[in-house]
Order: sequence, then C-alpha cells, then structure tokens
Amino acid sequence: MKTFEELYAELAEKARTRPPGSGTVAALDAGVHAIGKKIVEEAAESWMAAEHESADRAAEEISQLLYHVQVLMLARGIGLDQVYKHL
Ligand SMILES: N=c1c2ncn([C@@H]3O[C@H](COP(=O)(O)OP(=O)(O)OP(=O)(O)O)[C@@H](O)[C@H]3O)c2ncn1[C@@H]1O[C@H](COP(=O)(O)O)[C@@H](O)[C@H]1O
Repeated sequence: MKTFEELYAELAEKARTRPPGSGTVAALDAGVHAIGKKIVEEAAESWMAAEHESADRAAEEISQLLYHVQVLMLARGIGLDQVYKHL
C-alpha cells in the first residue's frame, strides 16, 4: 500500500532514471495526448464501477485514474504543491 505522495515520488524517480520495462516511462514517451485519453478511459471506468459494481471495484478503478493523473502531471512537469495550492 502507498500514499498519493509516495506514488508521485516513485513515478518521478522512474521518469528520472527511465528503468527498462517501466509502464510509466512508456506512457511518458507516448505523450500528453495519449495520457489524456487514458485518463478519460479510466474516469469512465471509475464512473461505471461506482454506479454498477462494488465499492472495492470502484476503488480499484479510481486508483488507476489517480495513477494516470500523476503521469500527466509528470509529463507537464507539474508538482504536487502546484496542484495542492488550488485545493
Ligand atoms: N499504480 C499503478 C497503475 N495503475 C494503473 N496502471 C496502468 O494502467 C493500466 C490500467 O489498467 P486497465 O485494466 O485499464 O488496463 P488495460 O486497458 O488492459 O491496459 P493497457 O492495455 O492500457 O495497458 C494498467 O495496465 C497499468 O498499465 C498502473 N501502472 C503502474 N502503477 C504503479 O506505478 C509504479 C510504477 O510502475 P512502472 O512504471 O510500470 O514500473 C508501480 O508502483 C505500479 O504499481
């Protein structure tokens, strides 16, 4: 189990070191347009799971949505504090 901040730190490190086999590196290389499409897909899956499936299944989809949002942040060089200041 990891927190939002821990995941962001892990993904930032992957972006910096570019280890082979990292899905995050592949997503970053695919670019903002592809990442954005993935966010829309995961958002829809979160919505559908919340409406039609268990809370656990919805939570799983939401975790994937949060992951892809963090990848988008990294792709645009957006840090956590930059987002938090708007909350
Ligand atoms: N939390 C996640 C995470 N959530 C979602 N995903 C990706 O998002 C996809 C969403 O799953 P779907 O079921 O929608 O899959 P799919 O549509 O069949 O998948 P694709 O064909 O689009 O890959 C997964 O296949 C993963 O590629 C994630 N990929 C990585 N992480 C974490 O990110 C960290 C770094 O991962 P790597 O960069 O791969 O090392 C690790 O701690 C991972 O646990």
